[in-house]
Amino acid sequence: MKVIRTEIEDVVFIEPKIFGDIRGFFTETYRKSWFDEAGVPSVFVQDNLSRSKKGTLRGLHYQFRNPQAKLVMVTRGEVLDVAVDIRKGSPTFGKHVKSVLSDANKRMIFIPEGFAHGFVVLSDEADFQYKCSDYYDPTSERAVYWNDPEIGIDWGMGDPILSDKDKSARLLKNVPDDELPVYTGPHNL
Ligand SMILES: Cc1cn([C@H]2C[C@H](O)[C@@H](COP(=O)(O)OP(=O)(O)O[C@H]3O[C@H](C)C(=O)[C@H](O)[C@H]3O)O2)c(=O)[nH]c1=O
Repeated sequence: MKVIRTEIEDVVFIEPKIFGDIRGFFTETYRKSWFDEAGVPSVFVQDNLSRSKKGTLRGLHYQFRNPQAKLVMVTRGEVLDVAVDIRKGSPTFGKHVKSVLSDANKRMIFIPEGFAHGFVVLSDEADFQYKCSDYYDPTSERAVYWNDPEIGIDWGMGDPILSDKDKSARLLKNVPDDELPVYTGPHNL
């Protein structure tokens, strides 16, 4: 398994080892020891799967209470995945990491607590599977506007399919201070 650092400390790509043979392939998609050895707590308590059609954009979402770290992968199709650092006090506040995740590249991205997360679907359909380090808490789930000019994400498309919630999401500058996660210093991933 290979860990690839990104321009934001604590956000890393994980490329698992793929064992291909005449039947197909096998790969390990999670080991707690990967994170223990890196000193990053990674007790995941919830697995999610969503299926979306081409042009769907889900995000940018986060939970300000019970923040969720996520280990994300695409098991069918291809997406552009984006994690935005919205941790108050972070040296990379407002910065984002983008990556194409697909069933072809089997790349995973580890997104620590305190990031707004979203993706847009590039293939006809995409199955998006991810682990969360805390339970879904609809009372503290918030959305930041996908096309916030101060975040400046180039999604590669201008008119995505959005939920009503995402259509009416706030700009990051309009999120009240007490609804932003707090930076707790770098992990040593
Ligand atoms: C997230 C979630 C949703 N739900 C229910 C609530 C709604 O009735 C339905 C669809 O929820 P939503 O439209 O919020 O789903 P997404 O737009 O895919 O939300 C996710 O999008 C981005 C990419 C994320 O990283 C988050 O995990 C999450 O916010 O599933 C649950 O029952 N449990 C859950 O954990």
